[in-house]
Formats: sequence, C-alpha cells, structure tokens
Amino acid sequence: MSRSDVLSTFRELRKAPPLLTSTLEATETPVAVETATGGCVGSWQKNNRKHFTSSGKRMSNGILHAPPVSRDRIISKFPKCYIPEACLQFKDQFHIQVKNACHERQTRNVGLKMSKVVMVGDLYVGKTCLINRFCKNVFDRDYKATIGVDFEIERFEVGGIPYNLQIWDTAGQEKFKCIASAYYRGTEVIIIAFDLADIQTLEHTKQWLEDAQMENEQGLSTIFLVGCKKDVLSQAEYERTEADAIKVATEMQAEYWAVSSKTGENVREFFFRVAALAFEASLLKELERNDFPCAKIGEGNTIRMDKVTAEYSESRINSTTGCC
Ligand SMILES: Nc1nc2c(ncn2[C@@H]2O[C@H](COP(=O)(O)OP(=O)(O)OP(=O)(O)O)[C@@H](O)[C@H]2O)c(=O)[nH]1
Repeated sequence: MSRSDVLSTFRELRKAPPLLTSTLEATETPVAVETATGGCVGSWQKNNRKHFTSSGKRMSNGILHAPPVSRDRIISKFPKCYIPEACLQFKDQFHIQVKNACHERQTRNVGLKMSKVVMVGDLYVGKTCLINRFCKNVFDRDYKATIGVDFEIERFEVGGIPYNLQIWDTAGQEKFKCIASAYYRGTEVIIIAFDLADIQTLEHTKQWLEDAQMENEQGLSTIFLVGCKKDVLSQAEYERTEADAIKVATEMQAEYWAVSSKTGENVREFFFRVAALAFEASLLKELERNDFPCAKIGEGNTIRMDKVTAEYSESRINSTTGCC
C-alpha cells in the first residue's frame, strides 16, 4: 500500500462515526511551549486554532496554561525495577551528578523540555488502554483501533524539578504503520508492548524495535518491553510467558514489565520508572553537553578526560615547548 493510499484510507476513516479513537492529522505538529510560570509543556497546534489538549489543559494565544504538577506525579525516590532479571538500572538512587544538579537547581533545560516516549506493538495488545489507565485512570473494554497516532502529555516532578513526558500511542495495524512510523524520530524512550496471552505478539516485538530504531540513533533511546493484560493469565501461565519475555528483553537490552490496565496492576509503577530513567538520561546528556572542556572526576575511581581537553593540553605543551 502506497503512502497516498494510506493517507486516503486515513481520511476516509476519520469521517467515520466515532467508532475510532482520535488521531492527529498530518498537519498537526507537536510543540513545546513556555508556560506563564516559566515551565514548559507540550501540545499540538491544529491550524493555529485555540483548543484544549486531550488532557484538558487550556491553550490561548499559543501559551499552554499548565496546571501545577499533581501530587500523585511527584517522584522523589528512584523507582524500583519490576524484576532484576531484566532491569536497566539496579541502583536505588539517582546518579550522583543528577542528585547534585537537582539539589543545586542546576538542571539546565531539562525542566523546560519534553521527552518523547513512543509506544509501539501489534494491534490489540493493549497500548491505548495502558496509556489511558495511567493518564486518565480509565479502562475501556471495547476495542477502538488507533488510527495513525495519538498522544498525551504528563507532567511530573522529579527530584523537585518539573519534567514532561509526551507519550505517543501508535497504531498497531499494518495499514497505518507508515503514518505512525513518521512519528518515531527523536524518541527518548521506546516502549514495545505485547499481549501476555498471545505469544505471537511477543515474537513480533523485535521487528517493532528495529522499525523504531531505524528512525533513531542506536543506543540513545531507553527501551522497555511491556507485557499487557496480566489479569487474563493464571500464575502458572504467566510464569511461562515471563521466562520467554525476559529472554527477549535481555536480547534487546530492554527493561521488562508486566501490567494490567484492567486492574491497574503495575501501571503507575511502570510509568514512574519510565519517567525517572528518561529524566536521568536527559539530565546526564544535558550536563555532558554543557560541560566545560576540563578534566572531570567521574563516579567511582575513574578520572575522565575529554578528547577536546587532551587536544587542548597537547597543543599548549607543543606551543610552550616550541615544538613543531
Ligand atoms: N483483560 C484485559 N483486557 C485488556 C487490557 N488492556 C487492554 N485490553 C483489551 O484489549 C483490547 C485492545 O486494547 P487497545 O488498548 O485498544 O489495543 P491497542 O494495542 O491500542 O490496539 P491498536 O490501537 O489497534 O494498535 C480492548 O478490547 C481492551 O479492552 C488488560 O489489561 N486486561
């Protein structure tokens, strides 16, 4: 199916009765805007009209008036992983540089930016329900296929610093894949979802990861593998699937989680972990980028020296010794 076919199907389906969930049109652009209080949150611009975001935040004159971070989105301790066998970070505290930066309020632009999270996976595995359970605390038993993409913005406070996640829900249906994949670029967190009760959907996760990584520099995104619908399995069935899922997660260097959007089990814990790891990675990157070219004492007993510092020192030695 060509891109124009997909777009025309997309337009047709948008005209259909509300059997389908909301989507973004190709002209809608996600933007990060400054709030009146100096924070920064995201929304989308739709033909420059004023409107409400899907989370009900009010927009006027291009400024999104963000409510303060709600109390149940405050992350003060480093959230735990789900199981140590497939975990990206074993520590129970934020990185020392991150802790210091938060303490000294030296977090540069991290409080102003929005990290992009993209959720991918086969159709019907439970991606939309997972996002809706976390962002709106609702669960819909009726299946409404996502067409293209949709997104939610969640405001957190991590270590006292405001932090925003833009969580993209993508369509699992093959015919919408090319629309959804246009939104993969610049992803800081890739969440690959599968249905714990359908082993085939776990087998397809590697392909979803490959597709998402094609649009992003390898090694730069934090990857999560999440099994949905935990409530439909018995303990014995779950344990069998978990063993397979851990293997896949290890191969793809992802952190594994199992959740139920129906009961809410692990949903909040999972997104807190996503937010904490994304915040930490973002802040470390920001600190690294803004570092002065001088020798740095790293964590533990290593002393790191930037290439630029080495070159600078070498040229100084050469110029002071008069060597050619
Ligand atoms: N029992 C149970 N059912 C779930 C759970 N999560 C989702 N479902 C059901 O599974 C079906 C598909 O869920 P969706 O969230 O729409 O699936 P999706 O992955 O977003 O599908 P696409 O938009 O087509 O990619 C719906 O009927 C949901 O009610 C869960 O945790 N437990």
